[in-house]
Amino acid sequence: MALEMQSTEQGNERFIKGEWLHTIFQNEAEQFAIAKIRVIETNEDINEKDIVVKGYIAGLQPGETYMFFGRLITHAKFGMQYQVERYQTFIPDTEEGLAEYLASDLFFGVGLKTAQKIIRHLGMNAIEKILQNEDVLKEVPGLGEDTARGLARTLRENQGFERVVIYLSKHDIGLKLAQKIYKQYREEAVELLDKDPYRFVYDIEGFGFQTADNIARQNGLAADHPNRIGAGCMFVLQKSSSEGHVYLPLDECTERILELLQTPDLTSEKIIEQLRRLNAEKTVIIQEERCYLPSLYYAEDRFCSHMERIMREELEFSLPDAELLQMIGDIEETEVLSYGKEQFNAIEKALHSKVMILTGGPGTGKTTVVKGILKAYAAAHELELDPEYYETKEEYPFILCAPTGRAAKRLQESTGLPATTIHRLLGWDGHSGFGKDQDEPLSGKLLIIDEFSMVDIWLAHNLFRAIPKDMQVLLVGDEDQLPSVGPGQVLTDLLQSEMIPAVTLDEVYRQKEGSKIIQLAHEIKHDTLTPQSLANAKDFSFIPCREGDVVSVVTQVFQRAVAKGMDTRDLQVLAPIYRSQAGINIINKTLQELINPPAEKKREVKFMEVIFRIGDKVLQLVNQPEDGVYNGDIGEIVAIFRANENTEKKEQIVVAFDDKEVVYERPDYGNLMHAYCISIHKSQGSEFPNVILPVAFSYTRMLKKNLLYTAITRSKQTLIICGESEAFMRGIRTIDTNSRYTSLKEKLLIRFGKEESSAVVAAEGELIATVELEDGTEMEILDEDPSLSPYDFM
Ligand SMILES: Nc1ncnc2c1ncn2[C@@H]1O[C@H](COP(=O)(O)OP(=O)(O)OP(=O)(O)O)[C@@H](O)[C@H]1O
Repeated sequence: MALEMQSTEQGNERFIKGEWLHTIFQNEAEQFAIAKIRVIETNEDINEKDIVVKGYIAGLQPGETYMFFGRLITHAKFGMQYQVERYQTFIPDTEEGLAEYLASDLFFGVGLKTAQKIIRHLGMNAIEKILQNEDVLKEVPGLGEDTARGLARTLRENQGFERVVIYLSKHDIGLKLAQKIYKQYREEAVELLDKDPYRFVYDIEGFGFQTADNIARQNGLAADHPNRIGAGCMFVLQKSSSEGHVYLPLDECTERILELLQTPDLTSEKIIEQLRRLNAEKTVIIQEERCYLPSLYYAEDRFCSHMERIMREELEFSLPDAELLQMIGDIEETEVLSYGKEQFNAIEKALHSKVMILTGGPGTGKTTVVKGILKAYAAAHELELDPEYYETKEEYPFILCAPTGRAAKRLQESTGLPATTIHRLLGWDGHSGFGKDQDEPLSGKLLIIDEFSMVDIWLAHNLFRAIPKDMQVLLVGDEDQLPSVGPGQVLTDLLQSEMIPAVTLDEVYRQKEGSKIIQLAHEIKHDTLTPQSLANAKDFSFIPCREGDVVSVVTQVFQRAVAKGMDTRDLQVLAPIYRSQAGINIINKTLQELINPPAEKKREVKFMEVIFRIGDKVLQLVNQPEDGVYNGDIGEIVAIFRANENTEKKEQIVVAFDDKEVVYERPDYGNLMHAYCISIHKSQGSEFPNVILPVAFSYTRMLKKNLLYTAITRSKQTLIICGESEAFMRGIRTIDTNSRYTSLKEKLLIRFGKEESSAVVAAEGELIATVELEDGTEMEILDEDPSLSPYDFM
């Protein structure tokens, strides 16, 4: 695309030509900026001298003139602003203007005289000529080599991005995605997009198949072009991984691709042929008629190899039975309880196992046993359990962690020992990866991971590769809860493989204390719950109502509890879906109006459709390791600052979490949502003293046994279910049949020599397959580190 000199004749497109005065706000990572500009010329209906512009326009220079294309918007508080959809550096169309532009601060070492000389030699389209071939600058006498190179580079940098933005905007791709594309391909982006838009589906997170397809179609690429089929395959596999699958059977994968491509003459055979080509290129991995994304294939594979590495290491520990009995007896005495048979068995087995799984429903004593194992391990190895003892000595030998911040906090509270999230333990920086791995392993003797059912295969692999072979590992979780959000079902597969020592706690102890909640959970688990089980009890009520009344009933229950003095932090509404007449969104809105209504001195800000107000209970939606807050953390808005009230000159929301305050600036407000009501999926790993659970037929698609089981087991003191009992009964009888395609169990069996398979199980750097190429030769495929993670696709 040729760069044209711009006059301000822009046809019908709305524009403001303006000089960038100063940046008001800038988010480097997001490339989002808000700035004030001096209006030079516009076809918009404005009389203002200066105006605030905003959009994905970071990195522009004060003093420079730009053409902004977009639309006028009226901000409720700040008045008229310009929402920028695209922009271009303004290149003057008069000789004088062009000389001034080239002589500006943008181009180091070019003064007015040099600029005029450049124009004299190259003409008014000097910039285009330089961009096409910077050697033309050699024609300009007296222009130093460094200055010429610098001039060409700056021009390329400035113009390159704009070309990309203009090209992409024609295909309805916004500035944000354009920034990402430009960051990766720089000036080559346009040519690459023209040549093979489908590669962007592989390379750029958020670049959808449909977008690539639109570009390709406009460029006349055939509907059965191999690149199209390849991108369709990637898209289908990425989507299936977001549904929890580690692979898709070849047949299903083919069907899904056919469905996506909607091309009449395309046959399954043709698709399979292309899939085999992708397999040969290692873009996908096909094994035993299963189609994997390489990142997930290797995650599963290496998780197994690390599990084997750890398990095969001899455990140098033995304790005579009598001593063990005595030791556990001493612990029972200090804990003032007597361990049940399975609990005792769990403690003993944990001491003697390299890796062990402790599983069981709520109230069966998992935490009690974890505490017992810690004490027994410390006693048996003559170690101090008190972290203070280690302050000036060697590293603390016990590592306790969990997948979410709240679960880690709970583990810390119940054991009285430090616990952290898995991400923090592994030194995840939020961008480039984990600080801990096989080269920089964890140090300690006993690693305990709680809520392991929430750990997906990718995180499990990253965790296990950082475990040194002499460390003992205890995995704790309830397999009847929802599976991990990410792909895989690691806990279930490990248990089903029977390759890892495991103890299942069945006896319910909390029930003995008269807990109806625990009774319900176990009746759901064992399919014995009847409508009579829903009779009210000390810690449980079922308030029947029709769907149309659910929100009002939930609100009344909430209001009554708060009126009785209950802290809103101790009261949690959980629901399965966001949008329905009894969904999370409407419940949050209603509860906010009721619990935290607007008031004269109470500050609030509007972000998209949501109003955040001081006093609001909010939920953190993403991991923000740099601030120590994680997906699922709940806090309260304690302050809202205007831009003129702080040194950063930025509007800010301050949220107090349990042990810290975190400051959010506007583009990050999307990391928060109201938390009066949260989704059951988000509640996993957390517990709340009091839970209100609405149930309605409109949740049908989501009403499943494991979902309701997870919701019910979140509550520790009281549970109030409001809604339609038939919907609840139907839900607990509905087994989630969307089972996940995983091959972990099978790979474990092969690795531990219990099953034979033609599948090749690889260790790092090993040969994993030999593929026959079209010309009849064979190619060896080595197991190399895939640079992509499944999260790149989510
Ligand atoms: N052997 C025991 N004797 C007496 N009480 C016990 C015993 N084991 C556990 N308990 C009690 O039962 C209750 C539940 O135990 P615990 O919290 O350890 O279970 P859990 O499986 O971790 O439950 P949840 O998953 O719901 O947190 C606690 O009050 C605990 O003290």
